[in-house]
Amino acid sequence: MIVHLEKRQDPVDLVIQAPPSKSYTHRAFIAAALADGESFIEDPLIAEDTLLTLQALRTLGVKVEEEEGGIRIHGTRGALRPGRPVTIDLKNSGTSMRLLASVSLLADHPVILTGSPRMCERPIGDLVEAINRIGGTVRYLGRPGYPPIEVSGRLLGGQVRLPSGVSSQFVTSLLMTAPYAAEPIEVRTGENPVSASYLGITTDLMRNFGINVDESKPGLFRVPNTSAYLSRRYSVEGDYSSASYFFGIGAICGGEVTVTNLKKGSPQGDRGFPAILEMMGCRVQSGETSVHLRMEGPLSGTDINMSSMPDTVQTLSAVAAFADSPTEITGVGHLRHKESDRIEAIRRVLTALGAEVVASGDAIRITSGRLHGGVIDPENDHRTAMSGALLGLGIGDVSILDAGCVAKSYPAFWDLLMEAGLWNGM
Ligand SMILES: O=C(O)C1=C[C@@H](OP(=O)(O)O)[C@@H](O)[C@H](O)C1
Ligand SMILES: C=C(OP(=O)(O)O)C(=O)O
Repeated sequence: MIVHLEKRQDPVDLVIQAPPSKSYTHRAFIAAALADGESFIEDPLIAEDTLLTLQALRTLGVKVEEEEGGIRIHGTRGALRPGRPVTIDLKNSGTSMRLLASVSLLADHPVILTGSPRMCERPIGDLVEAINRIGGTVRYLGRPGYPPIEVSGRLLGGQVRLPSGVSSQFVTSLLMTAPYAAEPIEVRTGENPVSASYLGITTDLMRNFGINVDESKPGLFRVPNTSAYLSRRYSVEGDYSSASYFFGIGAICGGEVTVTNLKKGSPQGDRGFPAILEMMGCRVQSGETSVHLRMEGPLSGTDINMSSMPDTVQTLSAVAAFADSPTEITGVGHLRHKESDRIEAIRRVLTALGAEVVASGDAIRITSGRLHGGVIDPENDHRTAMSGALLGLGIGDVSILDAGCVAKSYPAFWDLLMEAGLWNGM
């Protein structure tokens, strides 16, 4: 599917309901599958990645029923019984791969986890070492340090140190499985772990399912092993990362954007995205369940560390291309390990459309230029495609190839743009 976008001439006036959170949905499915009893996950994100986690849980022997308004999951009390060795293809979903690596230790047979060619280039070595230290036996079936992996062994527990420069998903993986360890698990991260906000999502979700992770010492997580997750009815909150594309459209095109279904005080790091746009010249008002952005004047650049907001770096980079002064984004070296090397993707896409991008170390500097239309190949990275929409609406004559790749996290994205009159469907 190719999406061709023309420049938006008039200010926008949008009201959009944020889709359910991808991160919370993955975690809720897993907690419910390991819980003691039956849970109902209300309004989960139904997208490629979250369905991969759900299907994987089914393969691991969990009974799952799709119902009106949500998913019913019959908890296993942490005893997964696939009944035979299984191979699970997690395609392009890093969260599924990393979180299920530890969960697979709870299975009664060896579990092979594999994925797309890109997944087999996304590192998992630090997590594998950690799992092997707490009782697992994880083997690499391809290149050491990367999927595919075969997981067997037993979750014994103990103390483990996890380097913190590649992905927060490694820590989340251990924490979410830890209630079922023979001994309590203590995870020590280094200083300033990347994507730290996602650990807040993890501990929040675990608390909601009855497990209180002790975070009283900075950089140390202690998980009790005294009870299973409690089964419950759980409603998934909206996704601030997905909302960022609409805030970005408001910042670039001018006008007003309201995104509903966004929880005030959410641990999601991308809750901070509208505040960055505020520093660049937008006006932002947050309510209990929605965020309103208004833009009238010119955009100015900003300096911002986005270590804890990796999924909105591409959105901000697109906005930065329209600012009258440069934007410097720091703390984002870990973006090289995502669905694509996102530092390189930002450089490639923005320079092809006339902006100036300098990438060095863990920083990107973006300066506007003589912007012009062109073709964006997202190379199967949903966030490159969605942030490409912002570029198209701001510049005009921009085509986005393979635009269907947004199905990974936001299948309704292009339909919403069409309904809002921002795309004519061609
Ligand atoms: O735990 C999660 O739900 C996620 C953590 C982040 O990854 P890293 O921790 O690898 O940066 C984020 O980019 C990803 O989309 C979702
Ligand atoms: C990095 C992402 O997801 P994952 O790591 O789950 O593939 C993302 O959604 O931007």
